[in-house]
Amino acid sequence: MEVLVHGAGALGSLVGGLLAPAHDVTLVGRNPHMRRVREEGLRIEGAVEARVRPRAVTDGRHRSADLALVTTKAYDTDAAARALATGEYGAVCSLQNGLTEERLVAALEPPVLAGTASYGARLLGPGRVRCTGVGKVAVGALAGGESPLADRVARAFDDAGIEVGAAADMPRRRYEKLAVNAGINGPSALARVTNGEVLEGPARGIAREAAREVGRVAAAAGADLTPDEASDALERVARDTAPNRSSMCEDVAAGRRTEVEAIYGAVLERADERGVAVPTCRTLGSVIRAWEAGRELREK
Ligand SMILES: NC(=O)C1=CN([C@@H]2O[C@H](COP(=O)(O)OP(=O)(O)OC[C@H]3O[C@@H](n4cnc5c(N)ncnc54)[C@H](OP(=O)(O)O)[C@@H]3O)[C@@H](O)[C@H]2O)C=CC1
Ligand SMILES: CC(C)(CO)C(=O)C(=O)O
Repeated sequence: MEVLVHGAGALGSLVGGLLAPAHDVTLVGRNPHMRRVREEGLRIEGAVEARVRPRAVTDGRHRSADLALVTTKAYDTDAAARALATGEYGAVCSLQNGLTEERLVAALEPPVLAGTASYGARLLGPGRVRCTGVGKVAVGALAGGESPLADRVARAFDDAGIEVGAAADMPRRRYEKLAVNAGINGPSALARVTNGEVLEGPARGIAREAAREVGRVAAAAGADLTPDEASDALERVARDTAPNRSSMCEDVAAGRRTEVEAIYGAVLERADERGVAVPTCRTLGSVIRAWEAGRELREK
């Protein structure tokens, strides 16, 4: 399969690199990373060790592939969509955190699949990515149900040795992941604690309530996820990733922009549309947004 990975930072380089031995992969990213991959190949280190040679470019416009994977940060989704709209793709699939697929649907003609990836990835430097945790990929129709296209994409991941499921319940999975991110990311970023410390410390109640609120929004949206299930998912992921710091915690600690809009913004938008009260997510989102506003002022 021809696969283009738009946004080859940490996750995109890892997933693209893992796909490369079995497929014709093009990474779209930034220099000097792309230049090094072109000249010397991509080294995958850590939980998976490999050296692969995907194509590596910096301009994602006017390209074509059977599948485009979107792995930019969520706030770059619209720009990614604009670049992808100039090319030709059989399908587009996001592996990002937060609810970004609707933005891709709004801007693109090819079918957009929903995806989740529980791999951990960190870019070490030009041409080098660390796999910090072997995970799973799920891919399926955005509205749920069987999808021959998702089956084909899942087979392509499977051919490359990536554990994958073609999932008929992506609406539920997307909300479950959103609940986990809403429960862990804000509290961990504000308290500067690990995922495990969110669960074990004084922020536990806030984290559980944020996840439960997302469960209520999911139920109102017909996504087959209850508040209890959302809270259980949060506890499970926080336990499984206990020593890790969430992406939002890392971003805030490094003074970087966060994915607050794709996580808390997405919850609030959907909650307001359906008249669901989400006071905990609203508070967490507001405080992270306040931090972002301060960050932008400091950058000027
Ligand atoms: N890292 C991980 O372990 C996991 C990440 N995720 C999710 O995956 C997404 C990506 O995360 P991550 O890989 O960590 O983020 P990174 O910032 O490492 O990767 C995104 C990359 O895309 C590049 N990029 C953005 N726009 C373009 C463009 N138009 N052309 C070329 N390159 C572009 C960015 O460059 P620049 O920064 O210069 O703009 C950056 O290098 C996020 O939504 C994250 O939450 C999900 C699971 C695990
Ligand atoms: C699941 C979790 C919370 C793992 O750290 C994550 O997705 C993130 O950090 O953004």
